[in-house]
Amino acid sequence: MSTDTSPPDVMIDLIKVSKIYPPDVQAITDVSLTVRRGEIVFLTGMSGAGKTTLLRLISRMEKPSKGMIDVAGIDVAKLPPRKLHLLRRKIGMAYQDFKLLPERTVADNIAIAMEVVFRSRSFIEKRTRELLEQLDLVRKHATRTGELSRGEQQRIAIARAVANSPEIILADEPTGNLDAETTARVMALFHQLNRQGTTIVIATHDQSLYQQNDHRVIELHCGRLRSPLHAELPEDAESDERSVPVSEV
Ligand SMILES: Nc1ncnc2c1ncn2[C@@H]1O[C@H](COP(=O)(O)OP(=O)(O)OP(=O)(O)O)[C@@H](O)[C@H]1O
Repeated sequence: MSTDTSPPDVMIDLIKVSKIYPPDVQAITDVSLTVRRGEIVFLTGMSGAGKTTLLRLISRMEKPSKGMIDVAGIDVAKLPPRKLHLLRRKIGMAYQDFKLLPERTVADNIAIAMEVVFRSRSFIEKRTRELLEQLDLVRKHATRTGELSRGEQQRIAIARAVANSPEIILADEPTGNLDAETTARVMALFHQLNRQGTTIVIATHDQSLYQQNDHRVIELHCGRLRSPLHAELPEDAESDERSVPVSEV
């Protein structure tokens, strides 16, 4: 498939990125990181290490104080607000605080993500049902999300993030409130999407999510990259001079 004219195989590229929250909280320092198209990467590190901030920088919910961020060929730091939708339509984000509409039903909360991109009613109903089945929430489809447990709300946030089959999924502690069986369901959904080509970055404290597989694990410590547990980039990753492999940081 690859030809000389095909786009590079890099989906997310951070070069020497720093983030200081005003007045002086140094949340991210000099992080360089490349995520290839179709990779699953786990982002780990202690509470306060900067995981959420890194995801927010990639999705341009925060602007970097220094450095370059390229996502799917978009220069994220320089993107004007009127063009933010070009980036956001490529990314599905599952936040730690869910950001659901508590007065609307489960089905409505998932449907909204598809309505805003003008999906047909029949598509929306089919996709919503499919996701609710995968996440074991069909029986809750007409329940207001404000009446759900945190684990149920978490799964709805994930369903909404993936509903439009975005190119990239950024998931912040996606299994933080889930038992082992439900965690396995969520991870099965992520792996299914990944097999279809989706690039996925998962911030997590839960080592069990990555100990059973050989996906890359990147550890943040006080806002800096630490030697990753699985240091190597994927096999075919060779030198892109602009990108600093995490193993060299
Ligand atoms: N909006 C903000 N304003 C000021 N400081 C912030 C803000 N958001 C995060 N921070 C600080 O930045 C640092 C990194 O926070 P971040 O939420 O990115 O860490 P984290 O690794 O995701 O933590 P956790 O695992 O607890 O969610 C912390 O010191 C935090 O207090």
